[in-house]
Formats: sequence, structure tokens, C-alpha cells
Amino acid sequence: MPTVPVATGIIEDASGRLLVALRPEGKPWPGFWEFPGGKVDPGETPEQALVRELWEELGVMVTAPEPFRVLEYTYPERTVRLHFYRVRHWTGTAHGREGQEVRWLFPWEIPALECLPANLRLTADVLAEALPQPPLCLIADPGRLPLPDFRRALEAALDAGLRWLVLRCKAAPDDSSADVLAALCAGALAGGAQVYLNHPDPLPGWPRTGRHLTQSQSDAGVKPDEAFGVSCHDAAGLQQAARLGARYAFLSPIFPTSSHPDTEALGPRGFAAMAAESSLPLIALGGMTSARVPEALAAGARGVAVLSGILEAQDPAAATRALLRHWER
Ligand SMILES: Nc1nc2c([nH]c(=O)n2[C@H]2C[C@H](O)[C@@H](COP(=O)(O)OP(=O)(O)OP(=O)(O)O)O2)c(=O)[nH]1
Ligand SMILES: [Mg+2]
Repeated sequence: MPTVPVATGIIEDASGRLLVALRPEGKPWPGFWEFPGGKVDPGETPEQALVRELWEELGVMVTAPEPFRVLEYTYPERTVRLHFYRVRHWTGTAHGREGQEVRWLFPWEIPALECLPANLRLTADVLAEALPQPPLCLIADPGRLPLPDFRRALEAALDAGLRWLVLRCKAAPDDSSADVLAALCAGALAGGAQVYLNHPDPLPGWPRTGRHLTQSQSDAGVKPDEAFGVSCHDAAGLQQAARLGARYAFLSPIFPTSSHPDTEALGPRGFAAMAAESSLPLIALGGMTSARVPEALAAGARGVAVLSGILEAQDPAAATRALLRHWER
């Protein structure tokens, strides 16, 4: 079976929303959502095909498309080589010229739709662009250490370059601890970090980027009206988090971990199999050490999360630097 070249455009408006279109009856995969585009004709370059297809399908004239990804995917009926472009400059008003429904959605709203299966990884690629950089997350639980030690460790990690914090409070802290934690959140944000609160309801009004949910909250349908991620443990949990509109998911445990000794680890292969099917960027959690970061990234993790690896290290700053080294260029 020859490979069919296809050119598609991820069209983005000034607010960051992307255009998706519903495949009509009469084409393969009717009723599935796609990025607009189509087959490259003989003699055309993928970029020429992109410009022609977006004119034919949407009535927009594209200028300066940027190559983004080339992916091959085998459907039962054909193998396609998909040339995805980012399109940020065009003229005209996009509308379904072939009668197809089109929608403008934020990237995290797309996984709720039934999309062409080849596009799962691509959606995860787009969502991964918005992860904190470097994508190393510290899950910081103030219940584990005396508060002054917790604060010192956290500030050392932030000074060492940490830019992503999930603050995990199993129970509501007392008033004086709450003031310290709120100030830590504010300081982390001011230093350029993203802060997600994993906290039981009622939620304190601490400064934050968004919330981090447990899989059981997500499975129960909790859907914050702010940015959020979810800690997942299985494929059903990942699917539910994607349906709700999560920006990212933790998947654990990738390696055996002393905090959950009775849970069987996914292993890098189990992790990779789930990453291949996920439209969310997955963050590897569980037994993560600096030495294991390359294996996690090779398994499709877009980032890594640690708990005790930093907070309970002899030298939290050194531990943070050792982990961050993997994202230095
Ligand atoms: N347009 C588009 N096609 C995709 C995407 N992802 C994906 O796997 N495909 C596959 C589905 C199809 O097998 C092929 C594109 O074919 P198409 O049916 O859109 O081609 P076309 O617009 O030229 O349509 P036609 O002339 O055959 O009617 O690529 C995507 O995001 N957009
Ligand atoms: Mg098409």
C-alpha cells in the first residue's frame, strides 16, 4: 500500500484557540474531528497542498505556515504521512465551505472530542508546549516536614531553578501555616514558577496557576473552572482527565516506589504504551531519580515529578540541579 501524503493546518487565533473540523459523511472516518487539510496532489509540495486545501475547505488564505511535525500512521484503509503546519497568519473568515462543522477550541478542550486516532500524539505535543519549563515538578507536601524545614527546602529548590510546584495538602492547615504556604505560593509565582494546588475543598484563596486533582476527584467529575492537571494511574483515568479538559496528567508509578509498596509499577514499557494512546502530555511519577529521567523521557514522558527526591534530600538544591541537568541544552 503506497503512503498517502497529507497536509494539515493547526490554525491558531490571537487568543490561542485552534480550529478543528468535523469529517463529513462520505469520507473515511466520518464524525471524527480533525485539523483541516487534505491529500497532497501529484506535483505539489505539502505546503502548496496546505494552502490549496485550507482555501477549498475553509475559505482562508494562509501566509507563512510553519512546519511542526511529520507523522506516519496506518489506518485499515491506508497509510498516511501527515505534514502538520502551525498557521498563525491568514486572511479571510474560516467557515466550513464543504458544509462541515468547525469549532475554535483551546488546546485542552480538544481531547474531549472524538479525534482521528493519528492526532492523539499531536494534541499531546501541542499541550506539552504550555508545560512549565523545565518540566520538572515537585509535589510538595507540607505535612511531611516541620514547616520551617519545608519552607527552606522549597525555597532552595526554587533558587536552583525549579519552575513547577504541586502543593499537596491532605488536610486544611492551621491559620499560621496557611499564611506561610500562601506566601510561598506568591513567591514561587513571582519567581516565574507555576503553582498547582492539590487541596481538599474548601479551597483557600492562595495565589496559584491552577489546581491539581486526584484521579478519584476527576473520576467523580470534579471540573475546576481554572487550569488543572490530574494524577492518574490507569488508561480509564487518563481518558476521563482528557474528557474533563486537563492540561496534563501525572501517570504513576512508572518505577517501584516506597510510598506505594503494594502497587505494581507500570515500567517504562507500560508507560510508553499508555503515552502512545494519550492526547494529554504525561508526566512520569513514582520512584523517579535523576538517573532514571532519560528512561522516562524515552518512554514518552514529557516531564517528571518527584516528592521525597527533593524535599527529603540532604541538599534539596543539589538534588534539584541534578534532576534539571536533563533539560539543559
Ligand atoms: N485533514 C486531515 N486528515 C487527517 C488528519 N489526521 C489524519 O489521520 N488524517 C488522515 C485522514 C485521511 O486518511 C487523510 C486525509 O484525507 P482527506 O479525506 O481529508 O483528504 P481530502 O481533504 O483531500 O479529501 P478528498 O479530496 O479525498 O475528499 O489523512 C487531520 O488532522 N486532518
Ligand atoms: Mg480534507
